[in-house]
Amino acid sequence: MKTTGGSDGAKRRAGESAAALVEPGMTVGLGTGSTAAHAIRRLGERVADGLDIEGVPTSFDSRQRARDAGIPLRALEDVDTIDLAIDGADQVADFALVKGGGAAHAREKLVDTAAERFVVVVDSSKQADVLSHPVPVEVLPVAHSVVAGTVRDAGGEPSLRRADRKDGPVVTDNGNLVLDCEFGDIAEPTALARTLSEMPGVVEHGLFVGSADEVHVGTDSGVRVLERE
Ligand SMILES: O=C[C@H](O)[C@H](O)[C@H](O)COP(=O)(O)O
Repeated sequence: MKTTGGSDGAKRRAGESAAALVEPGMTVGLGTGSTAAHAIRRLGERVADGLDIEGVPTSFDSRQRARDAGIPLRALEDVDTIDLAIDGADQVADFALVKGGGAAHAREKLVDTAAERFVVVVDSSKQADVLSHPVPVEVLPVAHSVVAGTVRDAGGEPSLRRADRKDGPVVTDNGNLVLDCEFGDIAEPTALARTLSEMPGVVEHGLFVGSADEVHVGTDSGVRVLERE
């Protein structure tokens, strides 16, 4: 798993703070990444102490972590309600997010958007006034060149994500490729999200606008909770 952002202690505090919101009987969306991993681990401890929940993983990685932690799981296709989703982000500005640093954003968006309550867990290095992080765009493999051109036409600079430990590109859990698209400051995330969604060949992009209800920001000394009004 890639690790970016601030200290592991800050990530742990954010993840554990969100895990404390989970109540008996809930169906819980389990996010991907190094911060959500702390929530999964903590939930596993609570399950061992008798908490009765079911988890819905957002990726191969979160499924493995949840299994290792002993959390009972349900597949996304078998679930019609998700009470609470806990997930990380690569950048947060005013409850808008960039996600997908681990290439899991397509399933994450399904789970996080379907949840009654979506709680974001980050360390304070992820907070910004304006989003500027490159936006991961998952594309059909045959479409990567065409979408790269369309992204350039929309003012972005795409770059095909390469794998660290393999020759060639990163392949997502869905068998697709990822273009990391640099747009500079994203002054209007809603408009950019719509533009990316409308591009033929795009499976899903990592701009999450309007779905986050709370952000738990881990710091070196505690957790700041931001709630959307
Ligand atoms: O695809 C991965 C996800 O969107 C992650 O939630 C995001 O990249 C944040 O990960 P981390 O908590 O490891 O920085």
